[in-house]
Amino acid sequence: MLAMSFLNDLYSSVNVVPFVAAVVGLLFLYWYQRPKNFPPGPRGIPLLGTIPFTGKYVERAAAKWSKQIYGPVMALRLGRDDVIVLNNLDSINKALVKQHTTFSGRPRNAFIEDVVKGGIVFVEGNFWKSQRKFGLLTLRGLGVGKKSMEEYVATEASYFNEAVRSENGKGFDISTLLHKAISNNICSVIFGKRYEYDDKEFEVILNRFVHVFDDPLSAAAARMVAFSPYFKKIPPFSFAQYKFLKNSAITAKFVKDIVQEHRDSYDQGNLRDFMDAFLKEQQAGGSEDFSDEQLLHYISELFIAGTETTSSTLNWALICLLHYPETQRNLRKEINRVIGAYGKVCMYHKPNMPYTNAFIQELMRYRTLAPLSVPHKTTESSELNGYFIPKGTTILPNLWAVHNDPDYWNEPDKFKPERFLDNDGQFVSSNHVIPFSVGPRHCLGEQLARTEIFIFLISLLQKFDILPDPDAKELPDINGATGGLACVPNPYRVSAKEL
Ligand code: HEM
Repeated sequence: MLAMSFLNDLYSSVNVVPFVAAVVGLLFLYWYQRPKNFPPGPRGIPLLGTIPFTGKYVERAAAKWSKQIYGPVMALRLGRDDVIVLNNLDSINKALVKQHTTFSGRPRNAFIEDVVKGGIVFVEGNFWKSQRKFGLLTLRGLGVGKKSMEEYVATEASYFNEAVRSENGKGFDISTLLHKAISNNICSVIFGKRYEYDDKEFEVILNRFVHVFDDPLSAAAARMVAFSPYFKKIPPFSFAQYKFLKNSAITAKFVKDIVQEHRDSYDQGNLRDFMDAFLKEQQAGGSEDFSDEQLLHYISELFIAGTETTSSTLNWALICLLHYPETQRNLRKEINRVIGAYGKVCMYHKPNMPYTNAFIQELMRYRTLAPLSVPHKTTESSELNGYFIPKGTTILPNLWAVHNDPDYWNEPDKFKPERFLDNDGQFVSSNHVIPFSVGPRHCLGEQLARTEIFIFLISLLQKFDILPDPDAKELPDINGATGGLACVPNPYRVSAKEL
């Protein structure tokens, strides 16, 4: 009996082994497959792709692999999908500028699908075109890029400087203050309101939602769910999705209350802000694109996109000043020469300040705020650098790689504003510095951000010497970012000594 059962087992195992081997082989073939003439790049391991191998900074891993092995247009398997990473300026221009009609879509992955239901950042096609046109015209109409917006930013900068002064030269957390001040600029544009720096409700909203950019765990979970949707229901990834949805609901409630206030006091003859301009489109009733839900999403996205980005850039500026004190001396020399110790800081001073322009350009190169930009998607099959790119492919423009290409930049890992000054000390603008991306889908808030960075930085340095926190053992970390979706510095403190 025993011998019979052994033989039976052996017989069935002989059948099972080739079957399992065939299934594994087929799965492997399926995993290995890519379209003909697809860009080259690593596949990683089944289900996860290269996610376990990229480390915290995907852009740096992609830039290294592209230089060493695959070339500027490379594929990277993230989860179960291949994305295409563009690692130099030429390929980014070819895609986002020359073939912008094909490369201006946005991917809808499992994470975005649940979280984003409209707005401007993740929509595409004719809907995106109409919302983008409306956004550009409205921002311009509200004075962005003009004197009126500049005046507003300058007033907020003076409130900010007052708050800095009240610290009396002690070490303090300047980044939280900057966050609130910069957020006030976008709040004034979108719903005509600014908040006191000690407003608790505002603080809760900022902490809950805007910090999504700098929370490494949420970012890692978002990446996992986006590229490997099977993780969507598994903790801890499911918690991140839940947290994101909960925070979205809180922001939506905050925005909804403001919408109601606007509806109650709306006057067509006196459009106060972005929200009023949207309500006007709604009342004209010409298009379904201007729904109540879309208003909530559009406003929430401008609020988020307009806060962490610019405040983090300014935080990096202050950290660079601490690490390179001679740059602070050079900036102040220029401020004294062009504006004076008491003059009002205005955008018309900027063209006469070559060192300041060089500092800001180097800042945006050295610490690329959105290292992989915002993902694009091909809306048709196309060709790039001789490779076939199928319709629906996710495209990641690696802005960090453009800003750190060792074949283009001398010592890219050093902060050197002088690289943008010619022999006569004049500023040399570079088309290799593209923090706002390029093409028709580039950052909608570029002009506002540039105005804020100039006015806030120069007004602060006109009044204060920015010094290390006397109680800190070492200078703030200039290399490590929090590892979230954007390049956000770790918490730090400074002391500001009044001049
Ligand atoms: C230093 C500050 C900022 C940086 C570095 C930055 C960077 C970027 C980048 C790289 C993109 C992606 C562009 C693309 O998809 O090709 C983007 C998109 C966008 N940004 Fe900014 N941004 C900044 C500030 C702002 C501000 C202040 C606003 C508020 C108005 C804003 C609103 C947007 C919007 C709405 C989009 C989506 C545009 C679209 O999809 O059509 N950004 N930004």
